[in-house]
Amino acid sequence: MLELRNVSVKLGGTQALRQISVRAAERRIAIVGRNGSGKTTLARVIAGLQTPDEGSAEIGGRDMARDRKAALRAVGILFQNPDHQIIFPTVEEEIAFGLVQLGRPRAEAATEVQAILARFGKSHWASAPTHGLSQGQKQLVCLMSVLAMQPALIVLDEPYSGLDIPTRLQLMRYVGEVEASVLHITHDPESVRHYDRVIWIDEGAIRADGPPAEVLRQFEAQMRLWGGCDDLSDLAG
Ligand SMILES: Nc1ncnc2c1ncn2[C@@H]1O[C@H](COP(=O)(O)OP(=O)(O)OP(=O)(O)O)[C@@H](O)[C@H]1O
Repeated sequence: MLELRNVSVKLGGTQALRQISVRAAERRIAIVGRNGSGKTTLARVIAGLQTPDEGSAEIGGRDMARDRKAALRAVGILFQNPDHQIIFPTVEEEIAFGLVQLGRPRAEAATEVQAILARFGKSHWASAPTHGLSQGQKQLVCLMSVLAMQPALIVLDEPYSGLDIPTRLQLMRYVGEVEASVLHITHDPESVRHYDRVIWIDEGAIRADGPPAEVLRQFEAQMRLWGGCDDLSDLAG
């Protein structure tokens, strides 16, 4: 159960989030919104990476900003650019890192790394240098790192946008099969039409929240309206 209570965040001079409240237990939730509307900030709050100025983000009753250990266990996050996420020179070290942070002894972590690599048919990647992988391969390493930690919630912040179609479809299929709940930030309504719930964030606040058919219809109509204008002065930031 994800519970956001009146979350507000100011970044520099920008009010990135305004009084966001969400109670969610659905397995597939999408977040849509324009560039600069606050989606990534919201993802960071949910993962405990950004402390709200006001309000709180809880998962299973644990405060994600105050309880870092619980946040690590509860939420895995995949960003758009895997280069912002990968820090270790080899694939096995990268995947093992999160497990060791969770307190697994190194030998146990190594066994779990082998298991997740085998599950994706990538055992031969174990000692591969991460810098030598393509974007799609790096994104798969990030996904395996997240899945190895078995979080209750996986937050996807546009992780597929730089990938070719087969790689995107493969990663989407992997994510579609996971048991964890998924909160997916996207600019692509098609990819989330089958989800349980869609939340539209606009200028840091919830503009609409409900079934995909209804929310996406409103969202797409508004996007087309704005897209028909030449004026970008309303673009947040
Ligand atoms: N570190 C920062 N310092 C100051 N302002 C920031 C910072 N990070 C984000 N912002 C501002 O906060 C607002 C929300 O940004 P955020 O990245 O959450 O939007 P987003 O919806 O994820 O955008 P996009 O779809 O372009 O990725 C924007 O106006 C942005 O300029």
